[in-house]
Amino acid sequence: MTLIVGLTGGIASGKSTVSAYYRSLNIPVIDADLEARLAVKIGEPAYKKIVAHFGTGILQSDGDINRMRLGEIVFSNEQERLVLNEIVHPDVGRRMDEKQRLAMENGEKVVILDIPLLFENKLNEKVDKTILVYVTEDIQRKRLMERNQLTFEQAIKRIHAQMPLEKKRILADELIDNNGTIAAAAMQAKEILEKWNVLN
Ligand SMILES: Nc1ncnc2c1ncn2[C@@H]1O[C@H](COP(=O)(O)OP(=O)(O)OP(=O)(O)O)[C@@H](O)[C@H]1O
Repeated sequence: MTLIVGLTGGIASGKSTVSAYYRSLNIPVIDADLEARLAVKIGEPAYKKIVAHFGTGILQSDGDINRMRLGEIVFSNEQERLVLNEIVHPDVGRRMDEKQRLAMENGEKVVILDIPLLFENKLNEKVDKTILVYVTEDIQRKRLMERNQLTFEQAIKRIHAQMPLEKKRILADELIDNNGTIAAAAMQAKEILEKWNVLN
């Protein structure tokens, strides 16, 4: 039996940081953002649909999708965000299902699915357990501003486009408080898997 764990959080709350820690323990992690990037590479079915809908103005000179430009469109227009999701999500789901299947076949005790929109897209119903990487909005905004070189307003806009972490807290089985150091978050991340008895 493989325990399927959904790891989520908000933008810049520390999911990748926790995922990297799990990877360092040799735990298989499937990254929804990575799969979403692969699904929209030049020539992929989703790439063609995106260009057909959003136009060639969202392309870089090398033909790749300019993620920043597409991000600006969909983060300020809910309708366009939904269109993009409908194009990309089914392909991302198929890619992740396939990787999960391989990990289960390999007899892994646990697989971590790193999914930013786990609760928004009701994917919590498809996993056995959920973990939320939690931070206060203040710390989230500061880390987001620094990482993405955003202004206060740009960062707040992106944070508020998502389900509040306070709401996700209620839905999650376990919390990792990432307001402190990365080491403190890693410790909690390890303890959760120990509690579920899935660490080698
Ligand atoms: N405990 C911490 N202390 C200081 N900085 C941190 C901590 N955890 C994460 N960070 C930094 O905050 C930023 C956001 O973290 P990370 O990229 O892991 O978040 P994320 O949830 O994966 O974000 P996104 O979903 O937006 O990609 C990064 O620059 C990371 O280095």
